[in-house]
Amino acid sequence: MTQTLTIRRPDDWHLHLRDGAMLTAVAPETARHFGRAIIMPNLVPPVVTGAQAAAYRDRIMAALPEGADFKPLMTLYLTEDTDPDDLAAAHASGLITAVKLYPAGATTNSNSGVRDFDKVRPVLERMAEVGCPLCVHGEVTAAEIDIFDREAVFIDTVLDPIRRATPGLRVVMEHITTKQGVDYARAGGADLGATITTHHLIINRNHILVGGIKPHYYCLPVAKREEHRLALREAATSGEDSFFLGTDSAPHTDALKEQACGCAGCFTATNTMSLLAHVFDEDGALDRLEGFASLNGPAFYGLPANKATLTLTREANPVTYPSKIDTADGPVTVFDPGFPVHWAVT
Ligand SMILES: NC(=O)N[C@@H](CC(=O)O)C(=O)O
Ligand SMILES: [Zn+2]
Ligand SMILES: [Zn+2]
Repeated sequence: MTQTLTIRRPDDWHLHLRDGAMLTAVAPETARHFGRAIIMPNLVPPVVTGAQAAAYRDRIMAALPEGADFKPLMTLYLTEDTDPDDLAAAHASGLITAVKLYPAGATTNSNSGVRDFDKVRPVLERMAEVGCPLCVHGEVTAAEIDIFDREAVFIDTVLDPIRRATPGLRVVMEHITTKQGVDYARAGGADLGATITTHHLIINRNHILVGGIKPHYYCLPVAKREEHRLALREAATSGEDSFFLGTDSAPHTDALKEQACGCAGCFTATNTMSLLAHVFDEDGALDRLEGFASLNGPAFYGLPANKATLTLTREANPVTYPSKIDTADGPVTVFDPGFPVHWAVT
């Protein structure tokens, strides 16, 4: 018996589209299935002003296939020099949907990020006032903190103090990877949301390291122990409105991933919806996939759900998708879950 599932067209609340040749190659991958995406601003140089966000949005629109049903939701990269007036104007005009906080040095292209959180306090207060959400890469960067503990330490020492000091600030904990992240998001009330990636629902840290090092499973925050993956699965499939999809699809060329010091990022734009249907099916939660991928995110951001729909079908044979996407800069490997997937987007 063929099983089908029709949901509202999903959105991706955390996406890297890059620029130039990479943007041209990956934008269609997301636009095929997703209605909107929160576009990460960690270009080189980063998108820090309203004018830069407008120019980047135009480059994204130009990279979309003719007739694509896709809207990029732009963000600004928060720096210690961010101008609160420029930010407020960009938000009021609808140009930007959120602002992104990277602790300096936490991840790919985060050198312009925040070192001294006190310096951005006035900007955060302004954001709370105007209702502009803050998306947070939640990892401390101190060398003495173990990389597997960086998210949990960030929650206690940075995120919780920021939220207490800035009442009314709406915060999205981006790509949570730990049980502590799940628990904190769950307890946070209506002003706190959390995105969960596709790959963190599928891999734990063993997948990166057992049997040889797998550069295409390396991302930040790095995948944690199995108990954490299970906590993320439970949260994503719970139907609770705090949790929504942010793929963190983060393309790097194979040359940059497969080297002695490889880049962090998993590229999942191409097969995310098939993988999510597999995960939700496995957990007996297919009826909650729509909430996670299509409803909870818009509700948090105060936007309507998409009107269009997406239909998934469980096929007898495993679905196929390209193992790599070609770009003018070189191939980009598509995330391989390591098991056959039978859910196809039809
Ligand atoms: N997730 C990643 O491993 N990499 C992202 C940056 C980020 O989201 O932290 C990237 O831009 O490549
Ligand atoms: Zn990040
Ligand atoms: Zn990211």
